[in-house]
Amino acid sequence: MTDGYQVIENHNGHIMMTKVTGSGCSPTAITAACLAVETNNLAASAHAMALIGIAGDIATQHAKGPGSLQMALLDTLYLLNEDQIINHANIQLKEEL
Ligand SMILES: Nc1ncnc2c1ncn2[C@@H]1O[C@H](COP(=O)(O)OP(=O)(O)OP(=O)(O)O)[C@@H](O)[C@H]1O
Ligand SMILES: Cc1ncsc1CCO
Repeated sequence: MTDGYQVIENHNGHIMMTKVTGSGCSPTAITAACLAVETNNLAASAHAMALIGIAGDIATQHAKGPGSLQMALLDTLYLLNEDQIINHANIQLKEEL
């Protein structure tokens, strides 16, 4: 992700999330929530995408396929806690443009 000045790489998330409708648009609401509490737009956006990715990483461990992933993703997002975020977050500031 970039704001044109910095690039943040996000390694959270699982390719199976692309088979779950809503896993793409729900992070827009999470982004709005992060922007409400963080003035750095890139940081807020990157953290939002990390959150849905972390939920996807955890949910995928409990899913047999896209159907159970959809339920697991919602449940994981609902229950997501600070320890899970700290333990699973995998985003890095890569470069200054
Ligand atoms: N290669 C990947 N690895 C990990 N996560 C991914 C990958 N590709 C997409 N995602 C994640 O999967 C989710 C859905 O992405 P996708 O590109 O399918 O969005 P979309 O088409 O807008 O989804 P929707 O079906 O909700 O309209 C997003 O949270 C995205 O970050
Ligand atoms: C299918 C659908 N309808 C409204 S939002 C949405 C998913 C967008 O990702």
